[in-house]
Amino acid sequence: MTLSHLGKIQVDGLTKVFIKNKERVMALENIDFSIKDGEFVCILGPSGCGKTTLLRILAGLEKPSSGEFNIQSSESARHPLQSMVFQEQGVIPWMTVEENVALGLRMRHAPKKVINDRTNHYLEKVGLSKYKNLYPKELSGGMKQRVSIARAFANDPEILLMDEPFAALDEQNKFILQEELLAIWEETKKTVIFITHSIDEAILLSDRIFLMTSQPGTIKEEVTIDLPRPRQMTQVRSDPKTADIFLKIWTHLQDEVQESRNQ
Ligand SMILES: Nc1ncnc2c1ncn2[C@@H]1O[C@H](COP(=O)(O)OP(=O)(O)OP(=O)(O)O)[C@@H](O)[C@H]1O
Repeated sequence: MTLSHLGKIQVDGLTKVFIKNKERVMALENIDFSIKDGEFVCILGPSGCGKTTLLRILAGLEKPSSGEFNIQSSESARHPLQSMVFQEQGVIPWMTVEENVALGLRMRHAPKKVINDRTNHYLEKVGLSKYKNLYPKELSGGMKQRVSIARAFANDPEILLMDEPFAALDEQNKFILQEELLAIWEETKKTVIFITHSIDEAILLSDRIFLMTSQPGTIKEEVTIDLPRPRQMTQVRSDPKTADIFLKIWTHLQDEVQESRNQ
């Protein structure tokens, strides 16, 4: 069986061992999953369970110790395989907002009109059009994350990898950015893997949530979130199904955090 015939993202038997202080640390053990084209998947798990390592492997920044993965390319056009959005420091300080958003397209030598159209479209989507000539030091944390998100979508990758992009924001900004992200995702239907520590955030955003165990990280359970879309935080919070899902995930995380303390 070849991986390329399966999901948009197919991961098979992925294991990662680091050497830390001359000791072997198994960060990930035998990770298997398949993600469909256009799916939004959140990964939740205790601190240190290997979430970032998994994302870095999928981004090509880290090599797995064993196992394999495949990201399926679309046939119609050449897209970069993945764009990544980090928690912080994702913007380049000496470039304006506009230059930051256009960066991936410029690096791929996209035609000028494509660069301008896509950059302006996503600047508009994240509400930064009138700030396009500012530099990152003139922006708030929320605005910087908007720049990162606009750049990731403007780059038109096969998949988006997001590593706790809203973790450093205050609650109000977080809610606004979550809804903005959902609106852009509804329009583009990109395949997204999103790491978070927030159960509420995972329920709001996800089609499926992967729950990871404490170290070594494995995927213990998948939770399907079949709440109707488009979603808004207020509706999600008031849906009676949400409380049950929250409790189930909370119990899992409590067990895993306890487990990691006992190690
Ligand atoms: N380059 C590295 N060298 C050695 N050990 C590493 C390296 N990168 C990660 N690790 C170890 O691998 C394990 C998983 O780390 P990772 O950052 O992927 O976890 P995480 O789930 O993203 O954590 P958090 O939720 O706290 O961000 C940890 O024990 C970490 O110390």
